[in-house]
Amino acid sequence: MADPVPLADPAVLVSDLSLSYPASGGHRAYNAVEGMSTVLGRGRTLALLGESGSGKSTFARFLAGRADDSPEKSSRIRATGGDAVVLGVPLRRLRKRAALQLTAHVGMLGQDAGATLPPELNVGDILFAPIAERSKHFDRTQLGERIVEMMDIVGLPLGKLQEYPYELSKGQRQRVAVMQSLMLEPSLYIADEPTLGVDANNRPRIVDLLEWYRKRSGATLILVSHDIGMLERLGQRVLVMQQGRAVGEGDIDDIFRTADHGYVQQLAQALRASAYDEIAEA
Ligand SMILES: Nc1ncnc2c1ncn2[C@@H]1O[C@H](COP(=O)(O)OP(=O)(O)OP(=O)(O)O)[C@@H](O)[C@H]1O
Repeated sequence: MADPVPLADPAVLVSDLSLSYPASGGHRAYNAVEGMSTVLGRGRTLALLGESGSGKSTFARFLAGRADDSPEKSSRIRATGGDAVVLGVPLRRLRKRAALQLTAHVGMLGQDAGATLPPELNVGDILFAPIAERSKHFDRTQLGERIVEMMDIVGLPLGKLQEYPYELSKGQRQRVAVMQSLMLEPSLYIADEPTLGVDANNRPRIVDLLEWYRKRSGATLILVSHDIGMLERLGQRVLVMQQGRAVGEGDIDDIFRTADHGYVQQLAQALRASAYDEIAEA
């Protein structure tokens, strides 16, 4: 099995990839993604857009090397065609050990991550946890400096490091989750709706953090998001999905201006006209 190459270029290469959920409880196997192909150069940012159920999260989770990351068998994603190569590692038959090696370099912020913070840890320990899980020896001082810088960028006072998730607002929890997902300094970072549910004043702080991280690390980003403010600041390429398939891909400005696909045109109009949460939750 190939070892991950953090500086691989392209960082992500997807060819004719189809993904499905297995049959379970009387339900047939479900094809969530069909025939996707795309290439993402190192250091680039790709935004995934599309209506609810179009396969964005499935695609994102698979690319993050987390296809099997679910206690329920029925939620494990299977590649049924094609393949994706992420940081030089083919994902189609990724074994547990190889997945663990890959995920050291691929950060993933799952949907509504702020709601799944461990309730028994305070914010400081939550931030240290990804590092402590992988290594007993780490430089607390150096990490502490990084944490202070991140807390400042997202506008959280340092006193919050002693607080527990139940003491934080929803938006504060989400900011902690985003910080936590960056702690291992991933070279590929995939975030599923990082600003969803965060009030409009605090969304830019999350974008600030992602922008800071991208500049500092040169990481490649994949963002599932309809937050137009974020896409304008961070998005470079946009891939629009509908019913598991890519229906448009291009530079953020071009794709909406010149889109010839009806759904992409509709989406472009909606993004310009509506409040972000209404689209994301539609
Ligand atoms: N655990 C699962 N088991 C079976 N089918 C699933 C599972 N998770 C998602 N699906 C189905 O796969 C399809 C794609 O879902 P997915 O969550 O990837 O879409 P999405 O575009 O991210 O939607 P949303 O924006 O609502 O999160 C949907 O039809 C969904 O019902």
